[in-house]
Amino acid sequence: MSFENDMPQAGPSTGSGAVIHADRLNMMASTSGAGATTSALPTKKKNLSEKQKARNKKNLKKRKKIKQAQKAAAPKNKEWKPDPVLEALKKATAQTADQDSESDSDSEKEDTGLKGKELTKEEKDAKEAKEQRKQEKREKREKREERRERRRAEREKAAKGAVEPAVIGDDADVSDDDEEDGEAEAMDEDEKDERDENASASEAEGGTTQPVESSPPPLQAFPLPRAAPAPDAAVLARQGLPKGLEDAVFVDQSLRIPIDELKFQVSGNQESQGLSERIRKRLGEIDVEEFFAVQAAILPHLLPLRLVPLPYSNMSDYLISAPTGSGKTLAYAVPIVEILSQRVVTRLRALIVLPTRDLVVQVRETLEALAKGTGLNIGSVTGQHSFAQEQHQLIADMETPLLGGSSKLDILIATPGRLMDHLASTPNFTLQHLRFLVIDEADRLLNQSFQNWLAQVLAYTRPPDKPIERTFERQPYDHVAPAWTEAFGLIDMSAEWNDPVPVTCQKLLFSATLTRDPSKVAALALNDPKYFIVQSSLLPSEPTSIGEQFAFPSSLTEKMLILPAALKPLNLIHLIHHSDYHVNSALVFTKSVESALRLVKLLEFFEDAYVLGGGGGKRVQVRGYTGEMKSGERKKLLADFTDGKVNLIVCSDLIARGMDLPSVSQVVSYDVPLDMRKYVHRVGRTARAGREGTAWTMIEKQEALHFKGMMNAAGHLKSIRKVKVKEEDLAGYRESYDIAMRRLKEHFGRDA
Ligand SMILES: Nc1ncnc2c1ncn2[C@@H]1O[C@H](COP(=O)(O)OP(=O)(O)OP(=O)(O)O)[C@@H](O)[C@H]1O
Repeated sequence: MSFENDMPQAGPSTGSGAVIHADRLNMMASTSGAGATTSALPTKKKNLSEKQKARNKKNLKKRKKIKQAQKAAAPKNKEWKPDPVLEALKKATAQTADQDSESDSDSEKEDTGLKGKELTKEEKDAKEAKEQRKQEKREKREKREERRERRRAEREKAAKGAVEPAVIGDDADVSDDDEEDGEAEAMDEDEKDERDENASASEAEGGTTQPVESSPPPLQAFPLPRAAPAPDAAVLARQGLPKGLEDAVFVDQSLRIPIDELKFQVSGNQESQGLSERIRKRLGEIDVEEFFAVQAAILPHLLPLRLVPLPYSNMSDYLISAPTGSGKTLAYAVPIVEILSQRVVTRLRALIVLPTRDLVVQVRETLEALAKGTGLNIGSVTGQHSFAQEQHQLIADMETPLLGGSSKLDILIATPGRLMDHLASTPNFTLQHLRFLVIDEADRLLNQSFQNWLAQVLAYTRPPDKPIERTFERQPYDHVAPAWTEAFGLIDMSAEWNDPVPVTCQKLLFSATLTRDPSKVAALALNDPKYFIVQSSLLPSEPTSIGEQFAFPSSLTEKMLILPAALKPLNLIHLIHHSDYHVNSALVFTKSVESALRLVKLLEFFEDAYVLGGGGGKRVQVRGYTGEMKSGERKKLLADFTDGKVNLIVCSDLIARGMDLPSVSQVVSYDVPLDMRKYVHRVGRTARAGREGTAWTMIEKQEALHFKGMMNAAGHLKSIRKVKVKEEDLAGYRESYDIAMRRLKEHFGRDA
């Protein structure tokens, strides 16, 4: 049952839904005896002009159409939600309109004033003025309607053939731009008026102007990656970071001490002592005549340490932060060789952990050079050789179970992964005799959570809390470290007057970028740590003692090129070939191995075309350096680079840490380093051991903000000079570059 059946029809159908609906309402109201409020409706409708009615009808049609279109566009899924971007845009448009209306309403507010009751006359005037404005607008609208009607009639006359009136209306709706514009304008004005009224009404109520659709907040800029601020001292203390880190000793980078003048005090001895004759000779053989700052600062603390510590002696751990190439390796290698060379029997007394195989090889070479003639056995485990080969190198007797182990080595240099494998699977491999545990490139190693290596290695340096259940007996020649005797049940220390035997292992941590992460430092279980920071005397020496340190070699020059990505290869070519820059003994860093290999090919093709095409000069030799290369190949490449047979090595960050190639005079970051540490370690491949060096960073325009922000945060932006290469300076390379690019496409196309 519907109203249409029950209710009498009110007059002839006009075909206008809105009017019929209003009439029905009226009839319903009168039958149900509704009061004056509802009966006012038809009266209002009757007052509407014919034009107005037609316009309303048209608006209604239009709204219906929009609704239908929206329905059609919406996905059939019930959970459909409006597109947030479209909604935001809609709101933004509404906001602009609101702003207009707000400014109107502001002026209105001034007019209507809310300026107190004494202004009632002014208010009246303002109202009248407003009414007048409205009246003018209405008149204008009517005139516009008339004009439109006239135009439509003319068009109809001109049109030939019979056309249905309804279709005319539809066509007019869709295609008559003029009319639509006019209508839209008129509607806008209506809406604006309405909004003006709303705004002034809400203001008059004393509230702030709240448009129906609140404007969306402006879009936030995408946040740039940035390092967390250095933790507060109180936070560090709560997290268990020992106080020693706050009382760091700052050492000026320029400090130098001739080898013969280095003196240190051995406890219980009145006279200060110098280095042994033998080690001085060895140092002379590797061209070390004076100690650099990090060595001069730390050696007087480490050299007095004894092979077997005296009871109750202070067993501090040491943390050393010093710039790249400042000589950290010798800072631990010299004392280890000096102290261990006093040993009588071989035990594993020094373990040096490094993040990569290449570094292990490099450090082993330094130690072997220093230990010549001492009888110390030095070995390494990196996974480069078979596990059995390594075991054979490590352990003298793997058959007889021995509580004190059976080491063939005095000093072991290892990567963490392989070290863990041997701790787990090599019989008689023990760390109980360790006197020094060195963690070089400490920040990188602390970031490697591989098998939780750090916690495990530290656990192997300490006797377990619970007694170990032995399944075999001690052999006559089996030597157990004193701190382990209780754990093995060899002595009973439970009596009240017995002090536990201390562990003799001291930890030495080295890095150019020592970690700021308190939890990582806490994981080291440091014992009374001493913290040394080597940096330029120009840098502040107080609050930076907490948090990450970025110190740079003072002989380093840094430059940056901000350029479009497409011009990077040409700019690199310019740096290589232009006599002002002469980048010809350089490491070039890319973001990945793939980009490194592509760049190598491009430069090779370019050199072919340029040199053959009469570009002049010697062909620049470029090679890639990747982790997939066999160690022999790598060694050969590095040797060729040192001999000048190779001019540029292109690589990813693989080589960036610790590698010591004295012949690197320039470093080019072809792809921008993503964080400050990477930057420090990359640029640190040049300007080593006090030599001059230049670091170039190529920054794509869209990366400039991030890069500069990163440098600024580290207080380093001012040290980098901006260089601009003019487009015309690159013109001479264009032809050869185009040839190289064509060949590159062919090359990779063929490979693909
Ligand atoms: N006192 C010295 N006199 C002359 N050369 C030195 C001295 N100390 C170190 N060197 C040389 O300086 C170079 C850099 O030393 P080393 O590799 O130990 O630096 P590093 O501080 O460990 O750098 P990185 O942080 O990059 O690993 C090496 O070639 C080394 O032989």
